[in-house]
Amino acid sequence: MSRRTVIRGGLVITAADEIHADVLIEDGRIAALAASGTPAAEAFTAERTIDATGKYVIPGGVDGHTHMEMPFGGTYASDTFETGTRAAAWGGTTTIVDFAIQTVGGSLRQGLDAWHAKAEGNCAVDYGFHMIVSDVNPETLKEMDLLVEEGVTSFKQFMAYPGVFYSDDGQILRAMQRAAENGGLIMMHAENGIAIDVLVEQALARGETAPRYHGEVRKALLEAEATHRAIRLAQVAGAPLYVVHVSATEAVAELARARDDGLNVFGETCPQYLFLSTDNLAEPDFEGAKYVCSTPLRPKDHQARLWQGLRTNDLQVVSTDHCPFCFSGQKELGRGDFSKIPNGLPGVENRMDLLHQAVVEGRISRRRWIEIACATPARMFGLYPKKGTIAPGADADVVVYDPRAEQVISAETHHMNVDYSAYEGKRVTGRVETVLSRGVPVITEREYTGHAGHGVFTPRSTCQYLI
Ligand SMILES: NC(=O)NCCC(=O)O
Ligand SMILES: [Zn+2]
Ligand SMILES: [Zn+2]
Repeated sequence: MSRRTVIRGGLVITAADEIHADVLIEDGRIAALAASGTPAAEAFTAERTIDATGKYVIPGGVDGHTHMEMPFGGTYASDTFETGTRAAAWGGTTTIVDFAIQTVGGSLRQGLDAWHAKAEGNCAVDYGFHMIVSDVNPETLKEMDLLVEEGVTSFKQFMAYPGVFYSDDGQILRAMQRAAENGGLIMMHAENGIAIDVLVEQALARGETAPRYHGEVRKALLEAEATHRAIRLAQVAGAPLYVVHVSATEAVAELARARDDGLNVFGETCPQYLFLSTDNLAEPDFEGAKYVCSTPLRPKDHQARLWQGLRTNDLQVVSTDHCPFCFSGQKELGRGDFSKIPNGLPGVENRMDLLHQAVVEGRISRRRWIEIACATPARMFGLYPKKGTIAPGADADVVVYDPRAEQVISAETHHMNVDYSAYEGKRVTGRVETVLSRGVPVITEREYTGHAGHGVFTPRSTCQYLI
């Protein structure tokens, strides 16, 4: 039976437009938009009406970088697909793309099947998968083609973490060459992990064990060097490249230069690099462990270049790299040895609000907010225009956002399954009020009305963002 909803009187914001319009939703999709108050809008009839007067009506966020239940350093990221996608919904994100993992000696198929099993029937919002390629061999390369055909069209490789996820330059080049043929997008964790491991060993030998040394050994120059190398390898292979979690000024410069040369090179940064810094890593009493992630937080002066990159499109996407570990019992594994602190920060619930705060502070425009958090990640990962916009035919993944509500971010009130907030006490203006996922209300006036199993696996096409 067809079920219609109309959202009336809000300011509809997409990457392209801002328009006071009513939005008609039918059978889970956007059916029509019409300027509010016009006869065309008055003619919309529906079983459910949502009053968005004074509110923004925006596409659901697309978070292209999450790690639910990710194994790391002898433990697992503390959000399951159930808790993590529920928290995503609370934060106005209606699609996540998580990372399935190939283990060394295992196949891509085994890794992908394991991640399907974790997610299926458990998600509150829709999800897709990237594939982490940890073992490049002739079989893996063939499997990459099959995954692209079934909608897993992006592959993450690591220049960091020797002995775990690490690929050497030859393995990276081979995977890139394959991606150039099959249309896949290589996503790169760009840090020189071999050099970093030497610096880790030397720091620990000097007795430098506190969390802040994590930031000191993972040097910006080693992020920039790896970024440069990844760009050149991709250029040789003729493949596009997406560099994940860019944190350093020097790495942005490498991306900017490559883009000026006309290369299909893209960069993602994350809220933690825009809002947090090495000051957090240096917090006393081991509190700095809460902020251990890789690439690491940088000194505050790197933030300006990241914001500039987002304005100039040297950086195209803000994802969260949501990979939460509780302080108690998980981050604590690294007391006395920073290299044993599980890497990752929580944030899937906070991204849309933090970026809206950047709008409030005049750093980016409203349309750029939607572009970097919804439309471009959808295009980058082959989900557009099903996701990432509000237009006839698109999935009705819609957020009614109150741009004037004040909130204080806190672990006391967040919904992520983690015992601290990286943004504890931060005041932001703006708050998610209602969230529809394919037309179904999953958050209704700040009540959770969704359920595990509503979210479905969403196959993706190849990258739609090539120059
Ligand atoms: N970023 C991080 O520290 N943890 C998640 C794994 C990764 O993205 O490298
Ligand atoms: Zn990474
Ligand atoms: Zn990650």
